[in-house]
Amino acid sequence: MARTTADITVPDLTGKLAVVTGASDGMGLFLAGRLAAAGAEVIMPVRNRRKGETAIATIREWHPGAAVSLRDLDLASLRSVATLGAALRDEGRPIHLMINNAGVMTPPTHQYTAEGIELQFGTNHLAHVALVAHLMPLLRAGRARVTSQTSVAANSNEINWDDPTWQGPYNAGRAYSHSKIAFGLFGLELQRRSEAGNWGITSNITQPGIAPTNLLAARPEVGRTRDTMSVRLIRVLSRVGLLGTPQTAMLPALYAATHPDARPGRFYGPQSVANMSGRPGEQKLYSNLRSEEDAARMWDLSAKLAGVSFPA
Ligand SMILES: NC(=O)c1ccc[n+]([C@@H]2O[C@H](COP(=O)([O-])OP(=O)(O)OC[C@H]3O[C@@H](n4cnc5c(N)ncnc54)[C@H](O)[C@@H]3O)[C@@H](O)[C@H]2O)c1
Repeated sequence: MARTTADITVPDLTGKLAVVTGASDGMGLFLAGRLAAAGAEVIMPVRNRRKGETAIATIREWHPGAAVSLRDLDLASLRSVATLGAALRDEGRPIHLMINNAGVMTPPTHQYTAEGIELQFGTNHLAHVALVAHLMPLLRAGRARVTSQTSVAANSNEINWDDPTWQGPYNAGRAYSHSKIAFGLFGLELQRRSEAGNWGITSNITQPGIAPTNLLAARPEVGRTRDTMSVRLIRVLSRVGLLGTPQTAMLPALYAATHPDARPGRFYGPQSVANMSGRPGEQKLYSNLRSEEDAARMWDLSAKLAGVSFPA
């Protein structure tokens, strides 16, 4: 079957400063590459410098002269997030665009961040909440658009209000959904708070469909050494054009972060759940993301757990 290729036009981003998390691999690498190709200067905070250097070399091969640079960040440590925040505040440059893209999915064992918080909730959600809080003066100065990557997994399971950091009984799939519901609620609440408090930033959320990336693949560093049957199936479906690739799956985030038609407080994804065309569009909010009461509750809880505060 022929793959339908779809793409979007990215406006000229000359003079804009962007921050993209998780840009050493998968969708983040393509996101950073496309922003740089449009003229943005892109800061890529990475956990693994060696992989980061390779990513930079790849982007420069695609787009010679791309203005991309690395910073150190381990999202599994709130101290590391605070250190990056302080370093960027010291640099003092307004940020115009931020894509909260990094993530982990279903580690093979119950793992925790440096602060003892379940790894997926800590990495996918709390660390990004903290990063946004630490960067708030720069985001406000740049009247930034903040785009946060959730998942189709936010459409199943529910928030574990009884044990949000998963100290008790654990299910990795439920914890992944929990992290992505929490993060989706955060991205929507960020828009509401910014609007109410005149912070001058906007926020929207995205889901990329499904694409074979390291997120799903065998990853020895987290103790998984073989692709599961379902991962092999995803690879095959992607190859024949029935699921996305990293290049197409990142399009909703690219659209939400840059396109003049993308609106604050909205949810963008591929036009079909299977990401057959890869063309992004606005999506109906998953029921898990609709409650403003849940969003406000998660906001307060997350700020407390992350030890950060936001403007009034
Ligand atoms: N691939 C899919 O099918 C799919 C589906 C739904 C949602 N998503 C979401 O899309 C986003 C991008 O995922 P991807 O598929 O490109 O995966 P990926 O594994 O290729 O990339 C994830 C990135 O996050 C970074 N990261 C993970 N833990 C980190 C840490 N502790 N500190 C710093 N960086 C860290 C990784 O180094 C990597 O660069 C994730 O948020 C993921 O949850 C992916």
